[in-house]
Amino acid sequence: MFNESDIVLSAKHIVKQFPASGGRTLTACNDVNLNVYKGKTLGIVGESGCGKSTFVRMVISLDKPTSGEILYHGKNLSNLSRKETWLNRQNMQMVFQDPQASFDPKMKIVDILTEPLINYGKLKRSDKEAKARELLEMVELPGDFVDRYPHNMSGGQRQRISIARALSLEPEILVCDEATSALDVSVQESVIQLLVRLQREKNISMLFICHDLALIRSFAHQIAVMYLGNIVEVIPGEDVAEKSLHPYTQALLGAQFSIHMNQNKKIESIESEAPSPLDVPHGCPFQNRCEHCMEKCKTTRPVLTEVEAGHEVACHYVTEK
Ligand SMILES: Nc1ncnc2c1ncn2[C@@H]1O[C@H](COP(=O)(O)OP(=O)(O)OP(=O)(O)O)[C@@H](O)[C@H]1O
Repeated sequence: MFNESDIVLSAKHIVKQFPASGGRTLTACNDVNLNVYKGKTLGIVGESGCGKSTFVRMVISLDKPTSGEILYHGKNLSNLSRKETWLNRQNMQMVFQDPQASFDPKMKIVDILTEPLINYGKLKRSDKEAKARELLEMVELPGDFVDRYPHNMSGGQRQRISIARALSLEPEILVCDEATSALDVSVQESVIQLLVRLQREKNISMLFICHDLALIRSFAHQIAVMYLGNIVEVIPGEDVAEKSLHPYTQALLGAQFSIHMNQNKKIESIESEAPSPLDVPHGCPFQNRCEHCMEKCKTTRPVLTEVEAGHEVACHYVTEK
């Protein structure tokens, strides 16, 4: 399903550490290996604090890994000069959770939408309004919105503006960090439908960061499940419900079925709290919350192992049973 030749971006052995109080070190990403494929969506899912945003910040060159490489078409992003990083940002655009916070409230939509094109010298000022109308149409908003201000729009409409602005530069990768998390469920669905349509039309690769596995599995081609900085399972989105194997993925699914689907499925929940990221145990990071924990899990960190094409899992219980 995923061909090596279609890899657009590749994270190789990414480690990101931050200094913490008392001379300690917090490892936010611990040997992350992931590929983003042409025209496909990679969803990264996990609880708050698992390292999703830290990973994304490195992908869009806002931060550098402590070790490891992020390769965009084979080029290590850490080796780019400032100018090259700025130029490369056109290829990787981002949609944030709260567009209100990233829009200047005094700017009209026409200027918000066309600012990136103007900054990169790709649009004449005299063509701004026509371009803004075209971008509004692309995200199914009326052309008259060019004269509005962001505060005169709904959350869903603002998020469409954010998407239009991000896509104005025709990026190859669109990174969405909790981009629909603040929206009502029905608005969330319509924004996802829009993203899926635009992805198909423009063959965009998407990196979609989200804490909601039930949502992300409905459209992501590949899902990476992250726990305390570690990727514990990578699985095709369509297979998550039936084939996921890691006890953490299953616990996330169980918890979300109970909220979203209200089905008579067995509800699995995670009993205890995640350990502090400053105090991740040796061995498997999930051990204290796992009902299948064995002796080996307390001493040896499981590595991602392929169990089927496109499906990898890091769990001793799964790979040794
Ligand atoms: N600049 C920083 N300095 C120190 N620690 C940091 C820094 N940035 C992130 N962290 C820590 O790294 C860990 C991962 O944080 P991150 O924001 O990547 O998680 P997340 O999965 O995106 O969570 P959320 O969904 O809440 O944003 C957390 O423990 C966080 O406190």
